[in-house]
Amino acid sequence: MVALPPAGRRLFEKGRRLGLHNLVEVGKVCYVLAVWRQRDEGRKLISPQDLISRSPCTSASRYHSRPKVNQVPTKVALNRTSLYLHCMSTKVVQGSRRYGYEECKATADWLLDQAPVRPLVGIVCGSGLGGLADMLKDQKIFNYGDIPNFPKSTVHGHAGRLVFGTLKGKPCVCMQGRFHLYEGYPIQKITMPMRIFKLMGVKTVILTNAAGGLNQDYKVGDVMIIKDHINMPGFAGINPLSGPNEESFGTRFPCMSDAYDRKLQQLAQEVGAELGYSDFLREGVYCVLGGPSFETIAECRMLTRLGADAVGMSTVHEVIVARHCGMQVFALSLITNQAVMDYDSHEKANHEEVLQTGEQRSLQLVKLVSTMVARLDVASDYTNGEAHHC
Ligand SMILES: O=P(O)(O)O[C@H]1O[C@H](CO)[C@@H](O)[C@H]1O
Ligand code: HPA
Repeated sequence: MVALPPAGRRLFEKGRRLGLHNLVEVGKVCYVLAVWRQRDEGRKLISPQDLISRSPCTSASRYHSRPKVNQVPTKVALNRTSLYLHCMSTKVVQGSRRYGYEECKATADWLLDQAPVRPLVGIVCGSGLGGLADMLKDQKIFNYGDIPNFPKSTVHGHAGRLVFGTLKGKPCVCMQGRFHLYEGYPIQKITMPMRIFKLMGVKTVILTNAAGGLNQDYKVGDVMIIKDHINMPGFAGINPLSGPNEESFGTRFPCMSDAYDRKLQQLAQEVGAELGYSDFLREGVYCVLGGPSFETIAECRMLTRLGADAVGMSTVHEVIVARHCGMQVFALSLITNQAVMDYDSHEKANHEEVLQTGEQRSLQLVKLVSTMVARLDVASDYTNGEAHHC
């Protein structure tokens, strides 16, 4: 066991707070996959994922193998000059407490330390809808890669930035890019931002997504207020709340029949009518699939019979976690393409069309969401009558 000098000890403690949990002082080293030299980074601690991607795997030649994608550090060892990461495949850690309270708290504290506001509203931008973040004033932007414990965006149309600011005077945080199951992250990891939102003080989450229209009355460009969902991966046991329950966030068996706040749906209808959007504003059921392949014709027909109006690959997992920890949820789907239902059709779903439709409807979505936020009743949570400035 190496006796750490005071600076090392402080770093060690800070590492723990930042979610580099399972810290052990140097002793037995089994699978050391990366070496980080303190002198390269000064005293700045960075996220484990960043350590992996930036780590030079230098001179310590016996530590030669680079971590593979999806390997998550489970142990960090520190001596006078180096920080060692022990890694394990995500398969092994899936369902464990690796994305639990401690990690979320460390990240929330890290963000709040630097954020200009303490957010009351959290917004998630769907594919091609990142423009929603541009409406925030007095922005402070964090790249996902710089945030401890945060995954990185890998999908085109998801910028991978967390933007803090105010929207019509309300303190907000906006995810410009979300995470999907098909990116290969454990489901607990893709939904972790919801718990981080909660710990930062968010009361209301507004989620947006791009979706394929199943309902034959829907047209490309329609905006669907989500009133309910069908969680297909959930039928196969893929649920973000699987594994030990985090009692500090919520109950073991959360109710989902009230997942989508009815008052907020009503508010969206009112605001939409005032803005003259009634012609393209819909209300319906969103069905999540695992992706990344788009649906077959038979699958689309089946989903329609099951009562789904739109199909996508996101949102529902976030909603489940947000509701588990007691946040109010509102969600919108932009119908970016018509799901193909007919064997005579030559239409083919594709991501480019999804992004293009997002761009075309961007202005109206921004207007709808920002007007809703302006009318949200979260003001009572402000301290001293002001926005939560940190
Ligand atoms: O749900 P969002 O993130 O908007 O993205 C949607 O668009 C992508 C397919 O084009 C899929 O990721 C689907 O879920
Ligand atoms: N299917 C699944 N996800 C989607 C679609 C779709 O047609 N469009 C946008 N996201």
